[in-house]
Amino acid sequence: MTTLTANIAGFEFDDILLNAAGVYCMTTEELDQVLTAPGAGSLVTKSATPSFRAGNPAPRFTKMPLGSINSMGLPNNGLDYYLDYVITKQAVKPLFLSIAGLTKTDNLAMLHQIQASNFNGLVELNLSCPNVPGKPQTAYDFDATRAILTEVFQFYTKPLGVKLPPYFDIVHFDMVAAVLNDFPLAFVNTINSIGNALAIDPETDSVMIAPKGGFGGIGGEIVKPTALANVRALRLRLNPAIKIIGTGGVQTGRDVYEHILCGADLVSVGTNLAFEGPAIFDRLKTELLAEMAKKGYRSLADFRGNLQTL
Ligand SMILES: O=C1NC(=O)NC(C(=O)O)N1
Repeated sequence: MTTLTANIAGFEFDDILLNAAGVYCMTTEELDQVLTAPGAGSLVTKSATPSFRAGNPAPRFTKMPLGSINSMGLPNNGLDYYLDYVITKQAVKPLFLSIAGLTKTDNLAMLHQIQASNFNGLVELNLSCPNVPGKPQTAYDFDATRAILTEVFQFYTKPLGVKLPPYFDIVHFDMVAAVLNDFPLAFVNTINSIGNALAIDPETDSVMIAPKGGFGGIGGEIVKPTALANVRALRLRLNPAIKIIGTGGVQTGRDVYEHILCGADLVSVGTNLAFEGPAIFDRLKTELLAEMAKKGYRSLADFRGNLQTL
């Protein structure tokens, strides 16, 4: 019997696929579709701000060759909406609640509220949204990242992870790992979209999304090499107690397999979930099991992190 299990902060996942924050997770209806999808082992909510946020003007998400581009701007129904949902459903399976305050004060206030709540699942602190005009991707500032995690862990005792942007410099892998290893993080989720890219419509010679003059985060097939590199680089550098959710470029079971080969414990799907819908999870699981059978593996531990080098 081949198993697809993973464990993060004592939570046992018997399927390792889930949605990427932002995709199929804005409403309770969407969240329920992921919660009940065959092949999905968990879900994450849309990154929440303290209260409802309309986000950026549309068009703000579109397909493009080899993936997608988005500048949603953190539209969401507010923390209470998602906190209520995960409290109600947390007995079904381990769940992730994502938060993305626009300020450190907002993030700390939300974490105080979650700490005091009946939610006992996992929180994903999104430090990497590239699409709020005028706001930096916090995790590109290593001092700011250390500062917020220092304050968070003075009071927050429930399982917590961070959503990271992609890094592109080996020294930056070293620097972010040196920060993260100083904290009792349950996981990191890497990567968020590659920020502030530009896609042009060949018919109109125009950008494809409205916000920020067309600048937006890209995802899908085009980002897989960067996603795999970030999973691998952080797996090699992070304390083994800090587990990894691999995100970026997943279209097939082979892509899931490669994220695990690079060290991922769970694998999340964004762009291609948006295009295909929650049926993608069962297809990816079937294809992953076939790839494992081809290689003679019966569990993820048989090959997790076993990327060969030359
Ligand atoms: O963290 C985020 N990453 C994205 O690519 N888009 C969303 C958003 O814009 O809300 N947030």
